[in-house]
Amino acid sequence: MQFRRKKLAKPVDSPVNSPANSKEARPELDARSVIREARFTFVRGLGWAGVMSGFINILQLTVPLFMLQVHDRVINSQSTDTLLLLLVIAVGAIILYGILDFVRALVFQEMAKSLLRRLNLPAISAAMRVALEKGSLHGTQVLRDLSDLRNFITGTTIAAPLEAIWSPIFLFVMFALHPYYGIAGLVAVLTLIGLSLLGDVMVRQVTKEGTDANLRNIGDIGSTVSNAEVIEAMGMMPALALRWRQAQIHASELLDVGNVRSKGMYSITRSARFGMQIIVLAMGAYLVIQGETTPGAMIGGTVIMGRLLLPFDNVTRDWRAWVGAFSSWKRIRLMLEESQSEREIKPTPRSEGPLVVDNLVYAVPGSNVPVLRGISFELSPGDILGVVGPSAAGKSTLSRLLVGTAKPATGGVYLDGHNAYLWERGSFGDMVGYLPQSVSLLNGTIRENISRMRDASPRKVIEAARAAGVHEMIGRLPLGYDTPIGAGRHTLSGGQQQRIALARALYGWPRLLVLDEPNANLDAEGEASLIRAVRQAADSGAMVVLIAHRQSIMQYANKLLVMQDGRVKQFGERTDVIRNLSNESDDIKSLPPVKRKHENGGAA
Ligand SMILES: Nc1ncnc2c1ncn2[C@@H]1O[C@H](COP(=O)(O)OP(=O)(O)OP(=O)(O)O)[C@@H](O)[C@H]1O
Repeated sequence: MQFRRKKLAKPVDSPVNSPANSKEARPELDARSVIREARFTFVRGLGWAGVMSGFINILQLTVPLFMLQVHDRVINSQSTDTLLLLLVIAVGAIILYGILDFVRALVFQEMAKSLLRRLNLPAISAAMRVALEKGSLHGTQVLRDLSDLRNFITGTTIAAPLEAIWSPIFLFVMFALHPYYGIAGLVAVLTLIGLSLLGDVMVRQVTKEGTDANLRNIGDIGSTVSNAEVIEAMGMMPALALRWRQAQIHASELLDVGNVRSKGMYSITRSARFGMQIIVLAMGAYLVIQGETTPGAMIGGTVIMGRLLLPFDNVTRDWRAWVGAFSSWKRIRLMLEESQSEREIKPTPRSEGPLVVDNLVYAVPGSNVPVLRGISFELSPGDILGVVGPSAAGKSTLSRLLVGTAKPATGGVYLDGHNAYLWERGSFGDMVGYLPQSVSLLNGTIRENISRMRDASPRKVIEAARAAGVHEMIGRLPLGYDTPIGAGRHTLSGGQQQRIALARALYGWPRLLVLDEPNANLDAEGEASLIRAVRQAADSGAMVVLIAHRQSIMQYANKLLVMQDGRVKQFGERTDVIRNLSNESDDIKSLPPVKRKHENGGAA
């Protein structure tokens, strides 16, 4: 239980047993056990809160019983001592009620906290995997769902059904007052349950459809907003607004139908409750006239009836919140199940061995047409591989498979004999540097971006920046390494961003460096730095894979892989490949002559 804010711990650079590699920071847990644990936490929390609700319900009888006793005992006996005693007992019971109500709220809060602690990392990690396959917006919904679930559990709506299940206590007291009260209470409860079920049938489906349509719409708008510059520059806004409007109208119509039905059912339920309270009061008056019960019992019975029916009233009112929470949980659960990670959980030590790509086949999920059709080749430490081929030959797809972000259909990528896709991501990432075709820097400072968002030593960051040839450029920025960069910030030019991303790829001297179009935005100076970095990495024993349309840097490769239609057209020593293909391909003919003799004897 916590009343004060805690200070956040900073993440630190990670040797294998550092906090960044601790169990909590490693989200690759088995989805089934995460779901099981989350369910257990939820059920256990509800169990505790349910037991407390029982006591709270009993204590809610304080007011009607006090009224009954004052009316029947104190007024008749005129005894102030009895009144005082009853008052003391009632005040004690009310204080206890307040305490239990507060403790129940804390139980809900603890439950939300522990649920989120279990779900947060696995859900976000699952969202990342889904984003890799289906695009980033499919992933972000899970964050909203987690937040909605938390708000639901810590809000006021969750308690109503827990109180409703204790209605037998009130019914028992009503039967004790008079069997007619009991029967009236039972009929009233069954009527309200019937109305609640009817409300569920009328509201659930349409609310779900409306919420799904709304989420799709928010996703569409989100993806468009990230392209705001293009939209603004080419005046695409009116056309987009028209599309959104249609989708928005459809979603709000569905949500409105659900809302109107829900409100309508709530009004009916409420009226039914008040109506039944009046009937019970009238019935009580009749019983008093007949001498079958006392006026105190009449008043007490009416108040108890109100208490008995209130939770059912609230259940009908809050039903949409329950439907929403269940939908959120279902989406989180499905995402966890769908993206069940087959990857290893334990870190694997750094590899020093070769890279073997063995009969690698890849098809985009949901498609039968392979993008890569049986790629095989091998690299040794110190090799620089140039990958060339026409557009859509599968070069970038190959780079994604090399760094283990896409799953092979058959075959595989093996680093020192170990499957790159299955490798635990933290330790794999420590050995790999990746510069994707479209550079994406994260929100943070230049220092944080280069150090891969760790709290790294300045020496290592500067080392990577120097290797990428950006140290001086960073030094000229007003805040140097502390300059904030990231999505939507126009602090850096395209070439500068590419070079910072290169420094991030070089950070920690990876064993495998995969650079997809690394010179696309570079000027002559930038390209010279890139070449220096690639050679330095290879000289230190790294294997470098270079994908580039601008062939100038290919002269530094000692091996060449020529791809076409997802297949290997040629692979081998650079000079051999050029000789074999010199009559066939303009691409290859345009390759510049070999510039260096590689240490491992590759290039001649
Ligand atoms: N996620 C995806 N969904 C659908 N198709 C895909 C996906 N990823 C790759 N492809 C398809 O795979 C083929 C190869 O794409 P890839 O980006 O690997 O080519 P490339 O050789 O890198 O091309 P370029 O030189 O133009 O960058 C293309 O036909 C592309 O449409």
